[in-house]
Amino acid sequence: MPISFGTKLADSFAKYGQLCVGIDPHSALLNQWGLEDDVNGLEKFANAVLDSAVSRVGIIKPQVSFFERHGSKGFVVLERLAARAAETDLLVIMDAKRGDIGTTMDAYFDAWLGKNAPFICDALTVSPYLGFGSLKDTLSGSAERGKGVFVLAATSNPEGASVQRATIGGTTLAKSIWESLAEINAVTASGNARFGSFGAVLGATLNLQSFGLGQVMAGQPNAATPILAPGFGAQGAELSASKQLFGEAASQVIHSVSRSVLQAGESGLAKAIDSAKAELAIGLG
Ligand SMILES: O=C(O)c1cc(=O)[nH]c(=O)n1[C@@H]1O[C@H](COP(=O)(O)O)[C@@H](O)[C@H]1O
Repeated sequence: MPISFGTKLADSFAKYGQLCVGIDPHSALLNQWGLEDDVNGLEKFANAVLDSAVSRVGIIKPQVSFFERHGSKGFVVLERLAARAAETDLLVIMDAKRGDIGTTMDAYFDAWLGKNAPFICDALTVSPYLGFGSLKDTLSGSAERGKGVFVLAATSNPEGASVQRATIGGTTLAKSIWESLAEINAVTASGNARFGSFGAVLGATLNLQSFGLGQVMAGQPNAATPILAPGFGAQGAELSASKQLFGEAASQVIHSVSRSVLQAGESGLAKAIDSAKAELAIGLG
């Protein structure tokens, strides 16, 4: 068996800490960086973010939509970025939020996580709203390949609550996804591995209790479910408040920032990432 994603994540946390830099080449940011809103601008932006991330953080999260908006040429840029990132120590979480019926998920698996995937990455974000079971083969295939999957459970946007707080048999949808992941991680993670390979996306902007997720804050000792937490910075959550937001589970959290560091521009990016790391150190202290 290859090294599991959970093991790679634990190593990355130990070496580089828990900050993740999102690669979100918004049109407005390309303009702000003095770049054209075209594939050349896109590639310059993406490469510059990758270069600043290397050896500063352990994880990057390219937002696929900003490549997709440039069509097939944008996808070529994403493929090249992925290939460059694979030569570094960075873990790459592709934020594509895929979700479909099982057989279609198999094709997404091939595209992002499979043996010949054109978009090389370590993990993928997926949506469970066609039923958690629709992800079954994606999860088992990922385990075989040492890949990770992050499943949307409680998202950072305010509109998510109307769906994710809905209850089925007294349990919120968000909680049932969290519990399914915890169960799979407990069964599939080897020995006393610190992390399982299947994470939950929990927005940092949320009150976890109001989603029925108060139990998350107690943390998990072994085979813990990794938490991908966007919502810091531009969406209002503060890195310095990580422990208040996530309690004991703060040590399981990948803290993701995009606009709040990217808006520093190419010349200010390294410094902005260092400042975010300093803020996070307070939050985890
Ligand atoms: O899966 C995600 O990363 C995600 C989940 C979520 O609940 N909220 C959320 O903002 N995201 C993504 O995280 C990034 C947040 O960007 P900033 O708000 O600029 O830091 C975007 O790429 C979003 O698509």
